[in-house]
Amino acid sequence: MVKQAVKVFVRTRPTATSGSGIKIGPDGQSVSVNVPKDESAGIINNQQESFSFKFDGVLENVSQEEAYTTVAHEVVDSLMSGYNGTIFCYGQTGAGKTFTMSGGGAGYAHRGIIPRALYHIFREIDLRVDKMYRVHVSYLEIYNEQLYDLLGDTPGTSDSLAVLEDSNNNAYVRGLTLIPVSSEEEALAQFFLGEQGRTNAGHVLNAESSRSHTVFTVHVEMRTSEAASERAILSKINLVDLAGSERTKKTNVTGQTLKEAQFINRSLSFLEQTVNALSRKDSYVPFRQTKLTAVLRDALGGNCKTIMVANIWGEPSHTEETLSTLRFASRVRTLTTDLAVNESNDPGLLLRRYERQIKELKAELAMRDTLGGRARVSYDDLTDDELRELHGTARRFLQGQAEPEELPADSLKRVREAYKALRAVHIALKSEMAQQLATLQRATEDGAAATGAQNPTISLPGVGDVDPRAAAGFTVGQAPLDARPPPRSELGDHHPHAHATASSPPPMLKPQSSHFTGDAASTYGDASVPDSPSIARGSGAAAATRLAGIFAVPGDRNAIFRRYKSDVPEGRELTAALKAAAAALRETRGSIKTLGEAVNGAKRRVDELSAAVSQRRSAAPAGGDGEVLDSEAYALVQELKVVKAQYRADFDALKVAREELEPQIQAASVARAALLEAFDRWAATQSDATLKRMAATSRNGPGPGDEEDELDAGEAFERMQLARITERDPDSLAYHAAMRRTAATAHGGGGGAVSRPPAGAGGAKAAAAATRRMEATQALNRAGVRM
Ligand SMILES: Nc1ncnc2c1ncn2[C@@H]1O[C@H](COP(=O)(O)OP(=O)(O)OP(=O)(O)O)[C@@H](O)[C@H]1O
Repeated sequence: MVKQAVKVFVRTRPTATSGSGIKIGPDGQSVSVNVPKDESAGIINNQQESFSFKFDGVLENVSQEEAYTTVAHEVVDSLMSGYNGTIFCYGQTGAGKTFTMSGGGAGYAHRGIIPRALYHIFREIDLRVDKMYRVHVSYLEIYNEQLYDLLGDTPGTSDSLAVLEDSNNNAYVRGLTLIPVSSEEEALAQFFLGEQGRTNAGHVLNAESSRSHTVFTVHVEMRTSEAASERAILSKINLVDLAGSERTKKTNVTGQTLKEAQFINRSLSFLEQTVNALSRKDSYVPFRQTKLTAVLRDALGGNCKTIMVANIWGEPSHTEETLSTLRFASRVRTLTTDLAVNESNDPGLLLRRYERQIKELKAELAMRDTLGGRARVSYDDLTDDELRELHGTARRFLQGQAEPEELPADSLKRVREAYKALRAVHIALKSEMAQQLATLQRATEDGAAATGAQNPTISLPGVGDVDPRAAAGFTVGQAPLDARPPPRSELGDHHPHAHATASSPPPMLKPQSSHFTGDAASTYGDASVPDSPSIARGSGAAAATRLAGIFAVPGDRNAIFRRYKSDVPEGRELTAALKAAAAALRETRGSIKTLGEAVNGAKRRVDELSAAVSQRRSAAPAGGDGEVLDSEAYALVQELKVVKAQYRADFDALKVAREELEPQIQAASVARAALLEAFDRWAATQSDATLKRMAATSRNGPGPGDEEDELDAGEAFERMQLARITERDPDSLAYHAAMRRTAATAHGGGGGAVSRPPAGAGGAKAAAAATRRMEATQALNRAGVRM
């Protein structure tokens, strides 16, 4: 956490009246206010005449662009690096808060901090191609201590909205609509839409007055485009336009307007108390006293980079309000916040990443097995049927009816399972033996020895027939192989398959030739050709063992494999399928490579051109908003447009190609697995002599290339950066387009209209706003105030 002082800038509204009594110091940071002596207090009075304040900057007669650069640029840059920010405008009615935050109605050059921040944010997103961003906007209005969702589908009310704290003690508004936006134009359209809703609630005291506080928030989620993309950095910026305070006595308001003023003054007064408490480092800070302070909690003392703009209106008649604003601003300047990047791990994405890693590792193991000449080893959990088979083998092994080679030893997982099976079967056999002995003892004791000696058969439920030799104490009851599944106690309740249903796939314990070594071939003999081409249970291990002997000569397996692919019809067919899959994959990878290079090249050019355009703009004569470009700059902008369009097209094509890649990788690995499995199956049906002959003739001969090995070439592309670029015009196009869309919505929709109706312009919210406006108008009429 970094301690951060809240910065305060003063902005003056230009005034035609001379003698305002406000002086800006030459350092551009200090303001002094001269208060004329109150004559009514008599000749001798102690009234102070001059008050001086120091701030981080004073903006007098500055353009909107300069105001943005001074006040907001740095906070928005921080936002893009993961830090929260808040900029709030405070000041008396008519001092220029809305002008500063939203802008004047006079057009593009007069747009305020919010539209400029949206431009800035999306330009940064365009430039940072190595990051992926998701942006949402929300627009909250606090009117008469009620919360309104200006972007909600249904009119937001205080009932559905509440200011809460998340697990990191950050304030958030539960129920507030967050609209996803993917471009400056979309974000601006939402902003304008919310403004329409707000406008209905405002402008009642006079043409320039907002009667509510508004908080436009841009929520940014940033991820790196690399594999670690489940780590997201979340940040947001609150752009706050506070309602103006005014003295109710001054305007003689009554009724609804008086009520509004009281709510405004109450919330601003608590804002002041909150700032005072924080400034004094009180143990109790009245954040919860009003909705405004609850919403601004982070901005005033939490994890946030905070900027205050103190708007003042230097008319002599407003000196009291000016002083009050500057005093408050000075106290705000004593505050500090604790700044930290907000990181969050997306559990869903983490899980997906681990699943992907496991899949990749399995694929890698399979590849190693293939390259090492081992038959394919399964690294998956054993199925119920495989476990049952294993337990049968373990039982036969312990009973001396199976060889050690029949127990799997091809992977650590299977070795462990074999040990577990041996232990479980051992325990089960011990208990069966104990039971049997007890039964025999009982039979002897009961005096049944005479009959029992002639016929010692004892039926043990569920175990099977007892070997007659049991009576002589040689062995125990032996169930026929597969006569029953292993009891749950043998499988172990902890095993993932212990509770699987009977609908599991049919058993097929795949032989794993690679772990069988030694003289297994001689044990089974060359003539042990299985009847069936499939490796039947029981004969599978034998076939695998036999093949291990044949494949013992290094390279033989691959040599036979090559012959299988070229000479055996099934092998040819499967190889052709694999080749087709590999070719499609290669082609896609090729286009990804080409498109990736094109995207990177276009990106570099976009960066160069953007820098050149900015340079031209900053070199342009001061005073304008950089709208008038010389011919060279104009040419640069035109080229930038073309390059960006190309960039976007290439990027879209790259995205499509990348989407095609995963299914193609899967298709290729399925084809490869099918080929390898078919080969194993086929090899098991061939005589040793045939296989050895094939190995001998193929060992040095040419063979078709092992395309399947090439499938993993070019894995570098898997890590190719995911660039997310939304093409934006560097000038005002987005702004005007958003304006047009919002206007289309306001006039009943049509093409290009913002899809969602404005919360404030339709339904109950609009009705409530209209009622408020009507009541207020009536109150003002009664008070004789002209609208
Ligand atoms: N710096 C400025 N330059 C030019 N015009 C300004 C400036 N500041 C304010 N104005 C003009 O003053 C008028 C009042 O400004 P604005 O509506 O922004 O005040 P406000 O503080 O938001 O008031 P309220 O609290 O009542 O909403 C507007 O017509 C606006 O265009």
